[in-house]
Amino acid sequence: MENIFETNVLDSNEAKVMDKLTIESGIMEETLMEQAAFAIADVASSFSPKKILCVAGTGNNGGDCIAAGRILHNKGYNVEIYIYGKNQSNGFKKQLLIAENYGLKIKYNKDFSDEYDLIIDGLIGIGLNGEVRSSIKTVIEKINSSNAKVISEDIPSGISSDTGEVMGDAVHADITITFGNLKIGQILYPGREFSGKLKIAELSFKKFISNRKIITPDIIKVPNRKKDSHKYDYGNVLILAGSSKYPGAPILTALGAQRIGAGLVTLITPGDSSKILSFEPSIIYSSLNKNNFEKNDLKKLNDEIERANVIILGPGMTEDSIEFVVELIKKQGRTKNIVLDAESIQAIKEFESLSENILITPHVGEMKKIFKNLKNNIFELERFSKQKKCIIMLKSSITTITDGEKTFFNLLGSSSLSKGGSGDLLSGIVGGLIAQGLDTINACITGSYIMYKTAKELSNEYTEYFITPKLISENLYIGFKL
Ligand SMILES: NC(=O)C1=CN([C@@H]2O[C@H](COP(=O)(O)OP(=O)(O)OC[C@H]3O[C@@H](n4cnc5c(N)ncnc54)[C@H](O)[C@@H]3O)[C@@H](O)[C@H]2O)[C@@H](O)CC1
Ligand SMILES: Nc1ncnc2c1ncn2[C@@H]1O[C@H](COP(=O)(O)OP(=O)(O)O)[C@@H](O)[C@H]1O
Ligand SMILES: [K+]
Repeated sequence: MENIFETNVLDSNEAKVMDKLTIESGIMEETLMEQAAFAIADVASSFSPKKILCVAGTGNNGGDCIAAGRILHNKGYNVEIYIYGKNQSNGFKKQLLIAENYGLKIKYNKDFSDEYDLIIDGLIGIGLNGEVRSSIKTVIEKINSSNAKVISEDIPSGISSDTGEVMGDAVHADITITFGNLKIGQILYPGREFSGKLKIAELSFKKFISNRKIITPDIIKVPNRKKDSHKYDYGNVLILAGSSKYPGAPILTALGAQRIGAGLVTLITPGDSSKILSFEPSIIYSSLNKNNFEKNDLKKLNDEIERANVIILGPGMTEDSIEFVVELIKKQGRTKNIVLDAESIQAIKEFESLSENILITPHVGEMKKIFKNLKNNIFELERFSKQKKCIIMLKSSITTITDGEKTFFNLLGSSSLSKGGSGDLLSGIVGGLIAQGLDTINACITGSYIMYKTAKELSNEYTEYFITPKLISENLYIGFKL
């Protein structure tokens, strides 16, 4: 069974709602804090520290930190607690009182020395509200310049739990122990980098299902292959891509569609991409013998378009083909599954709304061209997807897939994919899965998983330097082994 605690990705609002629902159900806040503190203390003990510094803010994140300090003190560790800030939450006040009663050393708003080998960062958690104030920034700088190992509670202080952005400055953690569920800010860069190793401490939270999840093997859906079958059972992919300038890109797309199992793959390019036939002779190939696609090519391509159940547009196209793409979307956008990749994505500027059978697969640069306010913001991406009524696979070091309602994060990518052509291959893989009957979201989840996993496994053997999109396509079977 899927473990929701490990795949859910919460925003700060959801995390607060989950806290509230748990407390309303009868679990006391103190109980959650004690559980959080024990989880922190367990990890802290594993470092066998000689001298521990607990750096606490005055909210509940600070409360957890004081409680962890108290537990470690009770276990016999040498612990000191330094507190920074003014407005004390109730949870914090309670923990402070207990720590005083237990005889801990506590200092307020004082500079700390460099004698500690472990720091527990409980300055700010999901309660961060804007840029870090300068007094706290100084403390963060001090933590970062220390040689001690650092454990961050819930999220590194200074990282926005909603975007992963550094809000002025942030703690560089060796380990982050997060409570209940992952938060967006721990998985998107740069927050992911600042978090170090991530651990989830479950606590007794009430079950809370979020619409955002990380992609794990249990949600991958590989299309069935029947014994009694023929090629038409596995779909017909039409790839209209390339240009005289970029003849290589569509070759990778065609290889992706073919190697993921599509029944028929047809590639039509303006320029000469006939090399595809030496890589994979089973692909049906023809060229229009020109530089780019033009609007009036649609008529010539009518039969191929009618036969296809997925059309992939874009890899290797130049902007001179955009009019053609706009026209094709106008004619087929409500009936055919269409994957828009690379330059063809710019065509959607011409439409107020599309339909859920249209997928766009931009990298961040392409996305910013169609949506200037993107920043690092999942909420904006989801809103854009809903408003345009199309599915988006935003490709980056973390790939985000959304239909505006549900969002999935692929964390498997590696720098072996930071090479021209990786995206071309991916659009073919995803299109090939749609052709085999997967719905678009599941095709993106499964396709990106299989491709990124293959790249990762190959990198273990050949290094991230050596891997190429073609090599990935030839070894795609590796990614099927979930
Ligand atoms: N409420 C609950 O039931 C639980 C909460 N938990 C902890 O509580 C945290 C949330 O607690 P809170 O809601 O009290 O918030 P936080 O403690 O995360 O943040 C509030 C504190 O950060 C300071 N702060 C906020 N923005 C700042 C800025 N821009 N610059 C400088 N300082 C800033 C505030 O002055 C305050 O001291 C979670 O991250 C988690 O660690 C856990 O104990 C689990 C249970
Ligand atoms: N550092 C990285 N970590 C993880 N994945 C990456 C990284 N760099 C690139 N990728 C992935 O590689 C692919 C690159 O796509 P794209 O930029 O469209 O390439 P191209 O247009 O050259 O084919 C995307 O799927 C992206 O998610
Ligand atoms: K923290």
